[in-house]
Amino acid sequence: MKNQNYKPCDLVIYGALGDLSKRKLLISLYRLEKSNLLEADTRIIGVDRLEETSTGFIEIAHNSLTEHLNTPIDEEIWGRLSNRLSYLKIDLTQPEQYLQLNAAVDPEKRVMVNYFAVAPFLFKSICQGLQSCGVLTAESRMVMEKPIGHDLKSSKEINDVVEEVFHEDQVYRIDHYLGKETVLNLLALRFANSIFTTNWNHNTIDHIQITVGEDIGIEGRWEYFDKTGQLRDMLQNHLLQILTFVAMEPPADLEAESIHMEKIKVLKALRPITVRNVEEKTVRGQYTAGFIKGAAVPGYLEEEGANKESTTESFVAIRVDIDNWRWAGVPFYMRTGKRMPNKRTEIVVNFKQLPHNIFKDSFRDLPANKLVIHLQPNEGVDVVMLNKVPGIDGNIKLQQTKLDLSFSETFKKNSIFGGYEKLILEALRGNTTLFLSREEIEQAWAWVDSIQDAWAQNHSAPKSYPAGSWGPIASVALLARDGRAWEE
Ligand SMILES: NC(=O)C1=CN([C@@H]2O[C@H](COP(=O)(O)OP(=O)(O)OC[C@H]3O[C@@H](n4cnc5c(N)ncnc54)[C@H](OP(=O)(O)O)[C@@H]3O)[C@@H](O)[C@H]2O)C=CC1
Ligand SMILES: O=C1O[C@H](COP(=O)(O)O)[C@@H](O)[C@H](O)[C@H]1O
Repeated sequence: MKNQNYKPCDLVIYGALGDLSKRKLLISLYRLEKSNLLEADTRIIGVDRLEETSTGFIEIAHNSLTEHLNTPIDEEIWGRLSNRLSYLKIDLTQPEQYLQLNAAVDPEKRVMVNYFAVAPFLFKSICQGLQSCGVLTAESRMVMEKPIGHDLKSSKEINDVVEEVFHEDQVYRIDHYLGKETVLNLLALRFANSIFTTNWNHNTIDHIQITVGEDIGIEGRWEYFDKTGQLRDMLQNHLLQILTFVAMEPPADLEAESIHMEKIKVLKALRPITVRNVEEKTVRGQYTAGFIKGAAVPGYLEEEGANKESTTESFVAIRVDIDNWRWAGVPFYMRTGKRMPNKRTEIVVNFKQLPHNIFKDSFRDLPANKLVIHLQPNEGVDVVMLNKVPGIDGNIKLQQTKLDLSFSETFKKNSIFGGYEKLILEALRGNTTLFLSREEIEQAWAWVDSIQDAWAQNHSAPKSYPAGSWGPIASVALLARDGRAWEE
């Protein structure tokens, strides 16, 4: 049954012929259609400047699905999706061209969900164009993509522009990691299981690791990536978001405001990294040529379009301290990089060692328990614990074992979703819980800017690592200095 406040939606994608739209949004809409999750009356309107007609757009959308969907297109599903699609050719810098929207949408009866899939320099023109043609109402929504800005200053500028037209509760800032199944499961794991809620603090936890490794390089995105680097591209958003979910206090409920408030408190408590401690707390890396799954791949400086002098980092590892009661003395180690041996996103919660060992026959030092949360691939949760080896002969012998909860086996289904599907759906349903508030983004930038400034002041050059490895040796040393090691 539809919610009382339900209103049909017009999803308008600005930049509908661009890379994001073709590689992610259209694919996600297809998967939502396949799962019968789009309301029958939802319409999708593509806006861009080159294609002329709806028929042309529909053909481009079909070609994109053929290219990027990793299963054959089901023509019945495509038929349903394509019936929703239409297209407007609008040069987004030309205010008078927005008038075309008046005939295409119906803001009194339908909610307009405006997805800005374009570079931020166009945001101002779009906001003004929409306002001047009179299609916006208090119910209209706007969805924008990360990265929101390049630093705190530019992020504020973008948000200010948007705020002139859209109220904060109409703005949906996307971080697609918040649409991933296992990130959401963190809420369930932490706040629905007493064994974790009572043990989730400095009394029992020694340290936490967050790894987001990608085996891909920069995939022809030199222009964008080299200006950005891994700290801004991945850590400022995805890794810090994961960190807030792991570290936040229990929210009062699942309402957007309650969750945003708790996440902001974590971001505010991050101990600043400055020029005084940046060398000790961070590692920057850049890949050289190497092998991924047996295939030779070029180094960062040999990528297509590369500037051979570039000192942009493709890897970063950081020790983060959170200055609050819960996490006093518990470091969070985060690392993320391109051209790692494989795609692997995981959180490892390392519990403290027991104070006394009565099983010296098995282990001189009893290994501590670990909770390993696999975000991708193979979503699931493992608990690493000690068990007695079965047998009646001799002394008790212990062995490290794993309680293994694989989502695909437990729930007998593989998620076909990558993150965008859930977020598009939530935007269509008007639920902002999984989107980022302005304050969160600005807190994250303030913390990251300090690191970026410290690197700049130190002229810190990235350390090289061969493609197919887990980053520079210095990343191992970052933990070794504290008597710890990365989970391999
Ligand atoms: N691509 C991705 O995977 C991701 C992208 N993002 C973000 O999403 C946004 C879009 O990125 P992406 O899709 O890669 O960018 P693209 O440049 O590929 O797409 C933007 C689209 O907007 C069109 N456009 C540009 N100017 C105008 C104009 N004046 N009037 C009408 N249309 C115009 C472009 O047309 P033309 O080609 O003619 O210029 C293009 O089709 C960016 O902010 C990016 O940072 C975020 C996460 C992932
Ligand atoms: O936002 C980004 O994320 C992708 C990684 O996303 P995933 O869902 O495949 O883990 C990254 O490759 C890209 O550089 C970055 O902009």
